[in-house]
Amino acid sequence: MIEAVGLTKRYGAKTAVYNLSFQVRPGAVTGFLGPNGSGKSTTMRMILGLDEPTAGHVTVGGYPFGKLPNAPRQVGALLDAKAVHGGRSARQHLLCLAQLSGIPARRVDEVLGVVGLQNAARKRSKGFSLGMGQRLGIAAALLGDPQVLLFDEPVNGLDPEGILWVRNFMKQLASEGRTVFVSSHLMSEMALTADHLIVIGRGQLLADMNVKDFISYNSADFARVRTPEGDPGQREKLTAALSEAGGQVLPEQDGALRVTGLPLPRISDLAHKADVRLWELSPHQASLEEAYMRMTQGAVDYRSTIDERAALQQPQQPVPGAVPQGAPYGYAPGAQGQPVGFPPGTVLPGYAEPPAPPRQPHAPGGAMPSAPAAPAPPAAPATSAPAAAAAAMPPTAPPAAPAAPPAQPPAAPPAPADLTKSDTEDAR
Ligand SMILES: Nc1ncnc2c1ncn2[C@@H]1O[C@H](COP(=O)(O)OP(=O)(O)OP(=O)(O)O)[C@@H](O)[C@H]1O
Repeated sequence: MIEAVGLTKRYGAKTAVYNLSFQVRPGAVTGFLGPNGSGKSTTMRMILGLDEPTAGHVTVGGYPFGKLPNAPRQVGALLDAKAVHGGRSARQHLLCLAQLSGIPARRVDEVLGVVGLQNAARKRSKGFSLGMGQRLGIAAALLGDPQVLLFDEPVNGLDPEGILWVRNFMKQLASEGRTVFVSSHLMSEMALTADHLIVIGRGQLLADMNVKDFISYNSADFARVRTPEGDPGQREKLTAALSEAGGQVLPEQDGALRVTGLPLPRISDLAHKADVRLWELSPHQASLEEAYMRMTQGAVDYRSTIDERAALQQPQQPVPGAVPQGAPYGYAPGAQGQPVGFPPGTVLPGYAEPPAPPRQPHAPGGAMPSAPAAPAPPAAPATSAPAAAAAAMPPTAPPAAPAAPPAQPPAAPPAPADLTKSDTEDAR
């Protein structure tokens, strides 16, 4: 199990993660969602001991990563599939990682087979496609046969067959009782893969609940109603009748109406009473994507000037339980471990960046000490050099020691001599 408590990370004036508490349980695929820049990678790096929290702490199986006994056999991760020495073959890359972690060489061939790279094992990784690189990263994460697996955007660049494979593979890992924590921007994929979701926005927890609940908490079911084409008067009459009865009515692009707040039989009755003929009256449930868009619309940092979310930003009635406007940064609804979410249509407050407190020194374990003594945190590594190796190798120095930054594996771990004999394209 992964457990974060009050996890906070500041980079100078920038608060990347703020007061994040959650648990990732074994036996399920937990999706980690959030808009660009919301702090997902930073959180994953803190889990892996590659970044030190400014405050709070995170443990894997009860230990901070740096104190995990035999970490490579307990935790595997794919953070950045490109973090591979391009001159090495897939097999050489994995052999290096295996040797550094005391994992027998036969496991390398096993994981190459598992990810379907057995025929490309001796090709230099610089010739790999994006999808092949992802598979290699997944293979590296699996080397130690770990119980806890973290994947940052694992389906990035995969073709449909690869995506299906990753989906089924994640589910299989979870069904074996492992803890699987996976970030993705692909909502349709998450809807099919994840059992549970942790959603963050601007570094803060927005939701911690199963997928089904997430959709029903964050999306309003609606009815689509269509009146005869070529008779706008009918449409207007119906809009007036439904609005008067308390429904919210929005025009759809194809001329239909989207109605919330009224059950289907009532819509039918009201139409009948208003003498309006209906060509369509159908129930709809929002998708995970729409639920996600609704939830995160107030926490998006980067947005096109042509933004399709505008359609979701309809005026909303105040909703009981919604995050109050002007809620302080760090507003965290719900108790830890409990479902957290906002009711359908909640517009999140456009919360401002919290003022950065005076630079705080770090204490071992990530607690915020009161004495300003310790040096500044180590710079965050670029999303892990050999990402998988990052997880496969325990830091050489505990991450809590600020003077010795959490060691990440060297960008190009020294290859054992017997692995560097060939310089041909198909390196042996
Ligand atoms: N080493 C760093 N130094 C300064 N700021 C950083 C550093 N790493 C991350 N940040 C900032 O912290 C915030 C969170 O970044 P992070 O990469 O964790 O987000 P993310 O959710 O993974 O984004 P994406 O989905 O785009 O990958 C961003 O504003 C980012 O610019």
